[in-house]
Amino acid sequence: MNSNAHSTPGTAPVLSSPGGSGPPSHSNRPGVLTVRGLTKTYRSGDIAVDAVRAVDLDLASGEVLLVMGPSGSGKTTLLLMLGALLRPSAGSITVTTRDGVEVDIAAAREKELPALRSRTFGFIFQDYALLDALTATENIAVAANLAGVKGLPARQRARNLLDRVGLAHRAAARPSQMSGGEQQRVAVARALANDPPVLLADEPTANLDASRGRDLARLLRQLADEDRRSIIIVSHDDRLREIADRVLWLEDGHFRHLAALAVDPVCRMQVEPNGPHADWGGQQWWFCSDACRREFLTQPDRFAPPATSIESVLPQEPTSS
Ligand SMILES: Nc1ncnc2c1ncn2[C@@H]1O[C@H](COP(=O)(O)OP(=O)(O)OP(=O)(O)O)[C@@H](O)[C@H]1O
Repeated sequence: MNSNAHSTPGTAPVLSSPGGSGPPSHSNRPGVLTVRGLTKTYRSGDIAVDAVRAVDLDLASGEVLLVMGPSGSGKTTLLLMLGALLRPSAGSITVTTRDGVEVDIAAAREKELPALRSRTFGFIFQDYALLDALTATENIAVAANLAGVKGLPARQRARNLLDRVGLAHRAAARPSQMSGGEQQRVAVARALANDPPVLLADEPTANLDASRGRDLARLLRQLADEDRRSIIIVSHDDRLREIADRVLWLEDGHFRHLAALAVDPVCRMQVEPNGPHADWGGQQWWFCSDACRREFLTQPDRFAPPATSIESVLPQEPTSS
């Protein structure tokens, strides 16, 4: 558990302002990523979808930022643009690369992007995206090769990284011989092969059970704390809030100012306090569905505490293009 986190287990962390107007939890640390007016409009014939609208964001060194939001709110689009995998329609993304150089990747030429990605980002995907023809070591060594490290040094780096994620004993295993949790750890090790200042993770725990999801979350926190790596996680997974320094809520393509949020005490989902609810123990409880409400009422003390947590959100005006 991160001592700097705004949250405590079981309660909602403060949903923070994305940019300079709120107090980022690592405001005393140097910035590694600055996003201004980031916009993506998908066009197909006469149809235009504004997936991300004029988003501003500052990320500090060593900070873990969790971006949550409903399906279709633009989370993956945002992450792909931040990682230079998708061209923005407008806006700037200024990153400090591994070599300490500041670059606006939104303005970079297409042919510069692979090198920029390699010097800046490590990617972690929901489905691990490992090559099954290769062993764990080889999967990581290939990523090191792409970052310019070849031969024995690449294999050595791969072994060190496997050791770092607690999988030295699985070095010769192929992905299909490993559990989901092990595969995701290999994927994390691979994401570190180019020693990136920023890790970008898209639903990294979606295919993991509760215990393995928590282990993975702890590992990410450790990487941020020990290496001062910055991590942006896009997820629906409430467990990740425990390791995040900030949680931002993306809706309709922009960071939304929510007056209040609650946590359903049964399923632990974040819910707006305007649906099914119940009074018990001198307070009001909010649920994602009538089913959760019914389950709660069969045995309320089983679910409390930590109870519903309604947290104010720092002022942030929604922006739209
Ligand atoms: N390639 C594309 N072409 C056209 N529209 C797209 C494309 N990719 C995404 N969209 C649209 O952009 C919006 C944002 O999609 P995005 O995948 O970024 O959302 P998301 O928050 O990641 O969703 P989920 O949580 O379901 O993964 C949605 O309306 C989606 O339909």
